[in-house]
Amino acid sequence: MNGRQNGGDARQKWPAHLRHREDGLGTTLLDVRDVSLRFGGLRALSDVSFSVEKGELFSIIGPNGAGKTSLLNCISGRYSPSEGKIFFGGRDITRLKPNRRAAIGIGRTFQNLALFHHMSVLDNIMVGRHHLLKNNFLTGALYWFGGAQKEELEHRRKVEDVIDFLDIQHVRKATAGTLSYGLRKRVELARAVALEPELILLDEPMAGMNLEEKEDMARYIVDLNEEWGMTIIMIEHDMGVVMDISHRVMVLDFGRKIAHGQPADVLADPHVRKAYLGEEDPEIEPATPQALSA
Ligand SMILES: Nc1ncnc2c1ncn2[C@@H]1O[C@H](COP(=O)(O)OP(=O)(O)OP(=O)(O)O)[C@@H](O)[C@H]1O
Repeated sequence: MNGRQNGGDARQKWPAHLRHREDGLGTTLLDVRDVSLRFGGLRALSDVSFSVEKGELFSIIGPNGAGKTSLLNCISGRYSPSEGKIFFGGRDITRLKPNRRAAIGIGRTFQNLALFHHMSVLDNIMVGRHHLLKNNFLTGALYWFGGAQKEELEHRRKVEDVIDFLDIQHVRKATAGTLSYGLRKRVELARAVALEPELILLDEPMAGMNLEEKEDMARYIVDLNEEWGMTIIMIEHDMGVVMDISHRVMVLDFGRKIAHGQPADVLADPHVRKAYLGEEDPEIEPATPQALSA
């Protein structure tokens, strides 16, 4: 898996354009401040604050029901925080609608696949780019004068780049619903990437995959980050992958942030070991990714 080592010097994992910095970090892209979310009497999130730098691969982990997806939903706009604020590129997006967030560069995939099963792979990916088209029905009249036609060609070229990158040429005309689970997850990622987001939110991109599919997916995610320059926030239960590819990790438990930092530090954090393993004794050896995944 890209030859990365668990818990090594995380700075070596930072993209080249960040590595020269003293703290390894660049400009803040996403700033989440004191976000709380209530569903009736249930507090799904309590005063969660963190920031993600441009170019980071940032993971959110935590036991089931810890609030990870709720937090992603607050960032994508699906949920509106009960308290707190969210800034993207310095702009307050706390009350911005999900489609506006997509338009300013926040893309996402879902925990449960959200593809159009009866449509082809190609059409599913094209849907991802629709909001980027400047020309609409009215300006379509200008089609034969070149504007819309040129835009459509550019649009298709970008989609083909994404298809090539994710190695799904061989299924581009297949109906999405007929594909294996692993391939459908890849098509869903392709659709999100086709939006050309600056920040991409991945909700359990490897859930339900076999080892080989997971390794492939991990490689695509690293390449998206390093070669395509996308900032990534990932929720993932496979702790080996999380510790292997993330620059920083944040841990939620019962809706609260209990730890965050570089993978090796998070693994060694007694609060994290207690949340996952019920360990009380801070003298015991740091947890391994395998133990946290168990
Ligand atoms: N729409 C909703 N209505 C009511 N309660 C909700 C809703 N969405 C989430 N919750 C509750 O909020 C809490 C956090 O759920 P969330 O799905 O964010 O956790 P999670 O960390 O993503 O869990 P998992 O790892 O199992 O996906 C849970 O108690 C869940 O039941």
